[in-house]
Amino acid sequence: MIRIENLIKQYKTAVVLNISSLEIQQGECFGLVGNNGAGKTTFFRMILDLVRPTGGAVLYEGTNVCENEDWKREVGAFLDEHMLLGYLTPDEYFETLRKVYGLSDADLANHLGKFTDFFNDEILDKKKYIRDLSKGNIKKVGIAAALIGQPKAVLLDEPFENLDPTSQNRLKRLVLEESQNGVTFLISSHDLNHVTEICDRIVLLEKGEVKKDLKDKLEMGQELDTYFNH
Ligand SMILES: Nc1ncnc2c1ncn2[C@@H]1O[C@H](COP(=O)(O)OP(=O)(O)OP(=O)(O)O)[C@@H](O)[C@H]1O
Repeated sequence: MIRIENLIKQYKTAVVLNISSLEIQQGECFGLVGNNGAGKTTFFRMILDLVRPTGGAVLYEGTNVCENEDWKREVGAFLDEHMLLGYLTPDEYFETLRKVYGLSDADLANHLGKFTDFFNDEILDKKKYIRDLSKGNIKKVGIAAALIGQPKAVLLDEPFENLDPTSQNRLKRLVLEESQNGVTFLISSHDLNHVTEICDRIVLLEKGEVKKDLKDKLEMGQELDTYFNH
């Protein structure tokens, strides 16, 4: 579904990402881990054509994401709050997305209904601007927005950060449910427990390069533990 070919990002003399080859299959729950500055966000931004590669390409269903816009209808993402419209309330924002995606009122209500527990009565009908919500609640708006319109693939950067423990667990259940319905997830996180629990594959980046590509569910916890305890 997503193929990486000799992808390089360089700022002045610093190469911050260098991935020769990587393929993410449809339906995969793909975890991305690595220490601060490893290149996780840069990698996601390049997949979304928010940052242009210095070399190489990201292909979505065989087409370079820089050269075609069709993939945008199939890919949802929440990387950070800059992707939201902070001057709207969540209700206004979701209504805007409903129109963009050509959904009916019932489609939107059905979508938001899946997030009732996750929202914990803090998001909808509050007449509060997104910019005035707490960090965790802003994240919840972004995650629900990323999943609108039945995307085939969803990228989430640090989705567990700022969420309370109950919400973290609810998010894991939401991801697993959507994943069982065939949605491909790419999730970057510093929370090794959460990613090992929900992901069936974890790639470990170190200084922009793939250090490990773990696909064995039984071994990934131990492998990551060993790496991050050195
Ligand atoms: N616009 C830019 N100009 C120069 N360097 C940049 C730019 N954007 C990112 N970098 C550098 O690229 C490297 C990778 O950063 P990135 O944000 O992708 O890492 P990360 O793995 O997401 O880190 P973290 O876990 O801290 O969020 C860092 O050294 C960062 O300083």
